[in-house]
Amino acid sequence: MLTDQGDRRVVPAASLYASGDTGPAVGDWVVLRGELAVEILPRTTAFVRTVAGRTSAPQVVAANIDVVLVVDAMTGNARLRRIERYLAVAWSSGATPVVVLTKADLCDDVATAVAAVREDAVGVEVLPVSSVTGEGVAELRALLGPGRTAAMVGPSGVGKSSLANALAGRTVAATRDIREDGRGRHTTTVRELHGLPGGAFLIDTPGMRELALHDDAGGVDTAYADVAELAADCRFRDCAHRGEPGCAVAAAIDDGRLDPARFSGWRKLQAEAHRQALRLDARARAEERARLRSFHRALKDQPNRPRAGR
Ligand SMILES: Nc1nc2c(ncn2[C@@H]2O[C@H](COP(=O)(O)OP(=O)(O)OP(=O)(O)O)[C@@H](O)[C@H]2O)c(=O)[nH]1
Ligand SMILES: [Zn+2]
Repeated sequence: MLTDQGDRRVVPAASLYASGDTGPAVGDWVVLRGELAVEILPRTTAFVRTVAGRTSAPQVVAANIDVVLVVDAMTGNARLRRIERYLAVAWSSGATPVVVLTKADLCDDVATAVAAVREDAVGVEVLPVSSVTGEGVAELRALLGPGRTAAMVGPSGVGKSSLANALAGRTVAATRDIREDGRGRHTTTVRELHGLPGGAFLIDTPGMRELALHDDAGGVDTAYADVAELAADCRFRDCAHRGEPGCAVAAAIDDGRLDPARFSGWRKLQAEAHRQALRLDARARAEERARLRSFHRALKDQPNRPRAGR
């Protein structure tokens, strides 16, 4: 936990798990009494995993995130559909997404790559960066601003760890190169919240990284507002847009108002969200148990007197 007096190890009070709450998440601000976190302050935003077919409270993966960095690499083709999906997830959390295109040093035509994404991600800031040359890193830090909290989402290997290190100006995350250096894959990274030069915070948790999607239809509809709007005009409320009579989506595809690729992106997103939610739920519960175990172990090892922090 970060406090005004440096890092502390604390334990969440049992009351934080009362009445179906899932307890503190990374990014939460809490009130401390001794080494006990006794209260979670109201969240401004939350990344939530809701689980289809279960009545349990949604799992909060990370809280109080202002900016979601949707990270993708500039190597290879622009993966617009994938970026759209991450944008949908970001919007649904209540945070503002920013697309960060990494590995600019490996791209021959940065301007064109950025333009392609800008055209697709309307209204979203798109920033090229290179963690190798440092290009764009200062701009990104400035964009985050003091006191604001950012988190990264994006597929494996696009350079999130490298970006975290570049933003922090020190090694805070093990990059793929280091991890594959014979030290094993799961040796590092206990810390999940980093203070950046300039006063911003960066949240980097496995939970966020793996959070490709969740079953938040609202978020899907924000990124695919055009498709959602069409779907609302279908004759049948539960239209699956698979050839039903009076399907407004099919009509729009037929007369060229809707790009079939966008439609299939939207459909894939919904299917994938459902699948992902089921898969992540099991893992999230295992992670939470491991986290609690290490909290208690840490307390035994290192008793101290914290006051407030996150
Ligand atoms: N040339 C170049 N290579 C980069 C850059 N950023 C990352 N890389 C390389 O890309 C590979 C993956 O980088 P990571 O930072 O480990 O990627 P990641 O997204 O954290 O990957 P996961 O931890 O698997 O999710 C490493 O070999 C990095 O050295 C960059 O800006 N330029
Ligand atoms: Zn329809």
